Amino acid sequence: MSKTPKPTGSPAAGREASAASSSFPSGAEGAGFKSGFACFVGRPNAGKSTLTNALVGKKIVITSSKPQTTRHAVRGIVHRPDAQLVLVDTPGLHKPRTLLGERLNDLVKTTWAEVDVIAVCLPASDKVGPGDRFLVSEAAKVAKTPKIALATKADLVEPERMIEHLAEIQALGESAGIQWAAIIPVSATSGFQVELVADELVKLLPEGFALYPDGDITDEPEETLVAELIREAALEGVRDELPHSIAVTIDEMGLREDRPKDKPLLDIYANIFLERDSQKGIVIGHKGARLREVGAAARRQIEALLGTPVYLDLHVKIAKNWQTDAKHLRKLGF
Ligand SMILES: Nc1nc2c(ncn2[C@@H]2O[C@H](COP(=O)(O)OP(=O)(O)OP(=O)(O)O)[C@@H](O)[C@H]2O)c(=O)[nH]1
Repeated sequence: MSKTPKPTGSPAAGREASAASSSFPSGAEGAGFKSGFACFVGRPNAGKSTLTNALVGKKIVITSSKPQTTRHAVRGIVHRPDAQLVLVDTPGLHKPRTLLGERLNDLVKTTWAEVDVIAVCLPASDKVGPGDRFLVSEAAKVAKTPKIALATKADLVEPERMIEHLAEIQALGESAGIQWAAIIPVSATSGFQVELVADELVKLLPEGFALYPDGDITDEPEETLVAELIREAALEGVRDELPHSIAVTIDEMGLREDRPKDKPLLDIYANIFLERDSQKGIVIGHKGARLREVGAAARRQIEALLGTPVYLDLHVKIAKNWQTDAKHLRKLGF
């Protein structure tokens, strides 16, 4: 991953930083080059992260069969000869029950107001439901931003169901007062129409220079990505109520000194925070067996992402009721 200084923060901040440094000319830009931000929205499990990864072509956003595992507005960057598309992946909008829930919803709305196009993901495997209606009515309030609808997980349904789903999406738009710029069936896992989604998103971007240096795939700090991969590994196969109680922080991350140049080793010291003592057993397992599995799985993913062998040191800690405690939330990066 490139170490070039990059604009950070919100999409707007990225654009300002780009304007200030008169962009990062890649050589391929010319008249008609487009650049801008798009975000995927949709109920939990709608396939937003998987689609982001499919578009970017490398695993940078965690995916999980558990809902609401994406906490950070991680961006993937799609570099094309005609455009640069910056993808913002937001958590699902949901009824807030805790302070963390409220902050996540605020984050979602702030993002929506700043992007160039909103892509609403509606999985074809599920009927359009009250959750989708709530989300689409909220999206309709961001009236100026163009919106496209994606019928995700197209590989899971027969053509008859897809036709019915597309009609439901059309009706959903009409009842919320949204004119979809496009409605596209897509499968992130089979690759069906992934390119078409990129084309349609790019059409809705303004003309402009590239916002990020060529080759960058995300502007998230590596530590954040690493923490997300550890959290993903820790969530694998645990009880349904646990996901909301897990947070991961990185104490230290750096290349070990005195290693031969061709044999680098990245040391990572990380903490897995839980809310209650009773959750420790679930994460650590009998004689630490599960924690070792979590560490091994996370290490494989981190090595694949960063291309460096990794030594991973994991500690499980308790931060009582961190989701409802503002001080803890700040410490854990929310
Ligand atoms: N068959 C099939 N499964 C998919 C597709 N896209 C995503 N999935 C699966 O659906 C589940 C949820 O996908 P995610 O990409 O994590 O969904 P998300 O919308 O980012 O979820 P949250 O982070 O909870 O908001 C995972 O098990 C994916 O493997 C697809 O195109 N086809």
